[in-house]
Formats: sequence, structure tokens, C-alpha cells
Amino acid sequence: MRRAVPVCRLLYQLAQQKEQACRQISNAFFASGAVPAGQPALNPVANLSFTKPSVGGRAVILDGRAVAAAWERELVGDVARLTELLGRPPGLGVVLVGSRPDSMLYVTKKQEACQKAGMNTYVHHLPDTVSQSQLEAALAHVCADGRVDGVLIQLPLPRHLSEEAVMEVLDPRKDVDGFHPLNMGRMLMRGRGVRLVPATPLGCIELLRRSGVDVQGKNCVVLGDSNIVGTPLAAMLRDKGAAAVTICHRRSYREWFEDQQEVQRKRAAAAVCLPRLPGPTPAPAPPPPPPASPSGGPDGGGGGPDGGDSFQSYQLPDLTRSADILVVAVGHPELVRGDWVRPGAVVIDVGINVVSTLPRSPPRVSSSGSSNGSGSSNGNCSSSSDGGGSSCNSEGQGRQTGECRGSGGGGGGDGSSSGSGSTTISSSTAVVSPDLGDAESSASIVAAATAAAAGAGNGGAATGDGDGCGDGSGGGGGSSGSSGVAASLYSHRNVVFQVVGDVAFDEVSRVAGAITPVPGGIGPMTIAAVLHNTLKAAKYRAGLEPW
Ligand SMILES: Nc1nc2c(c(=O)[nH]1)N[C@@H](CN(C=O)c1ccc(C(=O)N[C@@H](CCC(=O)O)C(=O)O)cc1)CN2
Repeated sequence: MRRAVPVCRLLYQLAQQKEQACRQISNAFFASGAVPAGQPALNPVANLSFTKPSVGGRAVILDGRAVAAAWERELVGDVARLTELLGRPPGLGVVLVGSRPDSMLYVTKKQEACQKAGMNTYVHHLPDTVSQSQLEAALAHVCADGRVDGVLIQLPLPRHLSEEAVMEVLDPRKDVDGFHPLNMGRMLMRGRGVRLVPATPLGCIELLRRSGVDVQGKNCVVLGDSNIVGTPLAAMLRDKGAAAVTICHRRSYREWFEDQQEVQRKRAAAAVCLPRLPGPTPAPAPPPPPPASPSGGPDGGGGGPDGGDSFQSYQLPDLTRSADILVVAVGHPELVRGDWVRPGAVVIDVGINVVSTLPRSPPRVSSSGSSNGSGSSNGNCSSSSDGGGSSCNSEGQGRQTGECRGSGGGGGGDGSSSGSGSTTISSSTAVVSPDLGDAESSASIVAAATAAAAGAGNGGAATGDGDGCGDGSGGGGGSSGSSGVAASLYSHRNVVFQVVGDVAFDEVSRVAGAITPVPGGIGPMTIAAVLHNTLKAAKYRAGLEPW
């Protein structure tokens, strides 16, 4: 195998030259705005001023589905060449523990994309009762499989398993998620030779690049400090030449998930004793509470009940408003509102949340009301008093029932948390559902929801067949705001659900210069990035690229 490498390399180089010529022709057919490396951007986003709202008051849509499809088509040539050289298709090994419907869906998406590109997948599905040592043995077995070039462990793992320990078992050369400490370390430290990097951040960077958004010299704010997205993405933006990258600690945004009256109290109290960033004057405040002891571990840990008092989380909208490029990966539906965003900014929404369209959604407080109590700074509307979501920009979606109120001044909504049926299913995925009774588990809702959303997103019927999740009907007549990119409304057992991001799309798309939709933004780019990384791993293995 080793002696064949120089011949392989020669053949590979020849094939690459041929491929380059083909690509020039085929690019003409890819009407997605995708830009191969080294070529100038075709997309109008390249002309964004980062200071003005987009022409006509609507953001340019960064169409992740189209760009990912073009990226995957580009990979087909590499797959064919590698198949010829290796004498077998490149292979992706996946370890899936348990039967979370969302994880199963994402694994299926990876399988389908691999198959479409001509790659093999080997899925090892383990029960959620598997022990740590059994999991590690299974992973070692997959890593040792000669047909497998890239390996990933679908996350999250059940609570009793250590993600950290299992990552150590990975062969770093096959680590297509870039989660092994060697790959992560090389990426986080300067000048250590980046190898395999996490798929979702890579998808974000590729979407920016292929859409013609230049990171160089920009002020970037990453809302979300996870190991999967926020932390690696911040390093990647730094390496792309961002002037500054701010990672917002989870305590700065988790407080915004909580009871809004309590948030108001803390924010007002904190405003008395802490300096503020430039911005509107805070409302008069009650006396400050006793100082809070620092809480939460080194990784954030979420903080204690009073952790927010000393954390200046009330300044979060000021921070996000400072961004030329804002990435949001927090796992909370529509946290970021129109007035959290600087006019003309590029907004990347990594969140995937399934919400009910019944009036049981969590209470919404626009930053105009809650961050400073002084009203809307840019004419956006505050939330409806029934807590039913965003307000003015309703375009036929039943959920957006609010009324337009010009003045904030008081927190909006009724301050109560809907609570019932709300389930967080991963760091960046949440389900907010009505109470459907005992018979309906949140997992089955997610299954129907995500399957239906996937079907809707592909412009057709839902794919919710054979998953034991009721009718799974979906796809019907939804819209993703104004994007026109992907439908996102679907129904399940007479309840209408919608997939939304961490960004209030309708509001923010009136302010931002460019925005990713959900669905149809970063999700598909993540899948394409896994394929890209698998081919990279195959090239390392074959000696076609230096490790
Ligand atoms: N080992 C890993 N686990 C997880 C990762 C990861 O990168 N590596 N990321 C997420 C899940 N994920 C990929 O694994 C993923 C999430 C969402 C999508 C996607 O295409 N979403 C669609 C819409 C939602 C849907 O159809 O359900 C979209 O945004 O258009 C792909 C991959 C956590 N785990």
C-alpha cells in the first residue's frame, strides 16, 4: 500500500488538472453563487457595506441548501478519483448511541449525502444502555476498519457516557468532526498546522466564503460558547483575519432564556452599579441586590441562580449590535431580535428549534423593552402581550399574532414562562411544544417535526414514514418568512409546528444585510462539511495530502 503512494499521487495530480478544466465548465451550471477556492465571489453579498441596510430593506439570503448542494457536487470528482486510486469508495463510519429522533435524522442525512456523492457509510447503532467501555471498544473497532476513512460519533451522547473520554479513542487522522484534542488543539493554537476542523463551523466559514463575505478586518460576535460551534468558529474567524472576535459566554445569554420579570429586575439592579456600553439610558432601577458569588465552572456551567447579576448580561444586545458578522448558536428560538442587530450586518443562524404555533410559546421580550426600557431604537415592534412571538412582520404564519407597539418600556409579554412541554434536546436544538398528553413524547414530536421539516425543505411531502410517529404530515404550505428558500411549517396530530432558528428571521432580515434561513442555512452546510472532511481524511490516509 505504501509503495503505491507516489504513483497514486501522480495519477491524482493528473486527474486534478483534468478536474479543474471540467470544473470551469460545470461551474457555469451551478447557479448558486458558490465560489470555488481562489476564485472571486459572484454573489452580491460581496458588495455589502456593513453599514447600511440592504437595498429594499431586505437582507440577502445566504442559501445554505443551494451552496451545500454545489459544494457536494464539487466533491463528486474527488470521490471518483479516490475510488479509482483506493480500489473502493471513500468510507464514513458513524457511531450512533440510542435512538434520539433528531440524531437519527442527522445520521440519515449524512448517509444520504454520502451515497449521493458515491461514498460508503458504515453506521454502528448502539443501544442507549451501552457502557463507556463498550462504546470505546466499538469506536476503536470502527477506527481500525480499513474501509473507513473518516469516523464520527453522533452527539449528544446519553448522559452516562463521557464525550471527553470517547474523543480520546478516536484516530485523529479519521476524526472528521475535528473533536479529538489533537485536531482541536492544532486549530485553536496559531501556527500548529490546522488539520480536521469541526463540520458546523467549517460550514459557516464556507458559506461566508462562497457567498463572497470577506471576514478580513471585520468585527465578529459569536453568541454561543460550545465546543462544537462557538469556540472553534471563533478561532476560524480569527484565522480568516477578523479584526476582533467576541465569544459571548453562556451566562450572558442563558439569562435571556429565563423568566423575563426576573431578568428585568437583575438587569435594572445591575445597571445601577455597573458601567454600560454606549447605548440608550437604562430605566430607573431598584436598589442593587447583594453581590453575587461567581458561579459556574470554567466552561461556563450555566451559572447559579444569581450568576447573572454580576455578569452584565443586560449588555448582550449592545454586544450583538456591534457585530459586522454575528453568529448565533445558543439553542433558543428567536432569541436575537431585530434591534439586536446592526443595520447591514451579516447574520449566521446556527440554531434549529421546533416550536408550536399554538399560543403557548415562551414569552418574548424585545430588547427595546427589556435591555433598557426605553423603547424601540429602530422602529421594530415589541412582542405581543400574550407572549405569542414576534409581532409586526406576520406574513400569514399563524404564530405571529402580536400587535405592533411602538414603545417598549417594560418587558413585554406577561412575564410568565410557558414552561409546559418545553424540552431542550441538544445544545443547539430545542423543542417548545404544547402539552400533548401522555401519549405523545417529545421525542416523537421531534421525529415527526424534523422528518416533516426535512420533507418540506426539499419542496415535497414529508419523509415521516416508518418512524412510528403518527401521521408525520408536513410540508404543507409553510414559508420561511420572506426567504423563499425553504418551507418550515408542518403539522403533527393537528398541532402546527415550525422550525425556527435562534434569530427572529422576519425582524432581523429587515435590518441585516445578509442572513441565513432556518431551515436551509447552516444545517445543509454541516452535512457537506462532513463529506469534505471525510475526503480529506481519505487523502491523509492515502498519503495524497501531508498529515
Ligand atoms: N458528531 C456531531 N454531532 C452533532 C453535530 C455535529 O456536527 N457532529 N451537529 C448537530 C447535528 N447535525 C449534524 O450532526 C446536523 C444538524 C442539522 C442539520 C440540518 O440539515 N438541518 C436542517 C433542518 C432541520 C431538519 O431537517 O431537521 C436545516 O437546517 O436545513 C444537519 C446536521 C448536533 N450533533
